[in-house]
Amino acid sequence: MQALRLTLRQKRRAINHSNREKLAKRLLSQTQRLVTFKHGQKIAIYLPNDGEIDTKYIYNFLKRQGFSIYLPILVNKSLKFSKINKHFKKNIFSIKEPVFTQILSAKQINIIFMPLVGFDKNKNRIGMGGGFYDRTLTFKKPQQNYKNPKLYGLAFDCQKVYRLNANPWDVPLNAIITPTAIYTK
Ligand SMILES: Nc1nc2c(c(=O)[nH]1)N(C=O)[C@@H](CNc1ccc(C(=O)N[C@@H](CCC(=O)O)C(=O)O)cc1)CN2
Ligand SMILES: Nc1ncnc2c1ncn2[C@@H]1O[C@H](COP(=O)(O)OP(=O)(O)OP(=O)(O)O)[C@@H](O)[C@H]1O
Repeated sequence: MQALRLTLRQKRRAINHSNREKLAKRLLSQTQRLVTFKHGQKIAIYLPNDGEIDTKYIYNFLKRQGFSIYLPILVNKSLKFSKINKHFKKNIFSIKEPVFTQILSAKQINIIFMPLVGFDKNKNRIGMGGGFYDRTLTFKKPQQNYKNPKLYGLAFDCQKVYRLNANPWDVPLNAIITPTAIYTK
């Protein structure tokens, strides 16, 4: 699993700047095709790290539409979501987190766009290996029937693998969106 993570992270970092831009734009159109955004929703995205597909076009779209937009912040091995404003600090992984602003827990967010390292056609997902999203979203286990937040993984197509083994703690996603495909099953 560690070896697979490293390979997929390398692939994601290897995409050049102009392709990266093009693919990030396509990711916005794909997202608009799939996701129903409703007035007043609270939406979490991420700031790209380690070659992750850029969310800036999605961010600009959401901002123009007047949505409240949040970023994940690390709190006790789990995540909270902090509303984007002017002020940031870097977390232990050097990823920027908003400060001096509203902080919500995952249950209060309507839509979470999640980064990922690898995925398969059944929407299994592996992340950076911290288990942060999984720990944060345990309340959304299949039997529990929580509607919110809706979970969408965002990735380049090259992050798809034939098959990933699901772990008992993995939380099911509503969909995985890439620049050319949408996995919903
Ligand atoms: N953009 C983004 N934000 C995110 C996540 C993410 O995966 N992507 N996270 C999703 O959980 C959380 C942070 N999790 C992370 C886990 C590991 C590393 C990482 O770079 N690990 C390095 C070691 C870095 C170090 O020790 O200083 C590595 O494994 O090489 C980054 C973020 C919250 N915010
Ligand atoms: N709900 C949970 N409660 C306790 N520990 C958990 C939970 N979910 C995951 N973990 C632990 O976190 C570690 C990493 O999990 P995993 O490899 O699935 O992370 P990941 O999905 O790659 O990371 P992330 O969720 O941050 O993107 C595992 O060792 C697992 O034991």
